[in-house]
Amino acid sequence: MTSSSIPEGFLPFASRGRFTEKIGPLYYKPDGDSIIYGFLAEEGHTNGNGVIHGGMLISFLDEALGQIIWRALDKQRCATISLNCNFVASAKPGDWIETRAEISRKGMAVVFVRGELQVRGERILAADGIWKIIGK
Ligand SMILES: CC(C)(COP(=O)(O)OP(=O)(O)OC[C@H]1O[C@@H](n2cnc3c(N)ncnc32)[C@H](O)[C@@H]1OP(=O)(O)O)[C@@H](O)C(=O)NCCC(=O)NCCSC(=O)Cc1ccccc1
Repeated sequence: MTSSSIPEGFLPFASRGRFTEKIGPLYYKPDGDSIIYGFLAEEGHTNGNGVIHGGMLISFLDEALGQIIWRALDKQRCATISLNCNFVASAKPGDWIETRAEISRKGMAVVFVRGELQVRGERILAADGIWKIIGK
């Protein structure tokens, strides 16, 4: 079964980054103190096996976690210094893919985050990341 449409409550995400524009459109929805990001997987996101390319999944998660952390830091500039990903299941064109994220620790100079991607509530990618606060 596929979703094939943008779920209710999600709005187009306007990124300042040209690369993000290229892989989008991406969407977001406020979720309490955080934000859920999502995108509708298309044929153009597939690899040679016909499933969604891992590079697309990581790029999407990197952008989403970066936005979530940037907001949690009151918009201080930050950059990914580590993002370890495990692809635990695959996604297909037509699937709606969305994030879940939890900031594990906000330090003086680094932020630790745990993130995942889900399709219909099932985890397809699990990640641990570290972001550096620029200039700290
Ligand atoms: C900067 C640092 C992380 C730490 O090094 P430190 O020695 O402790 O440096 P310090 O903290 O004192 O900072 C001064 C240095 O910082 C440089 N700079 C300034 N602004 C930025 C910037 N915005 N991004 C990167 N670097 C920036 C500036 O040139 C200066 O270097 P310089 O003194 O001239 O030589 C280094 O390891 C690095 O560049 N790694 C690569 C990180 C990387 O490229 N990750 C992938 C992209 S992130 C992404 O795409 C996801 C995302 C989405 C949405 C939102 C957020 C994230």
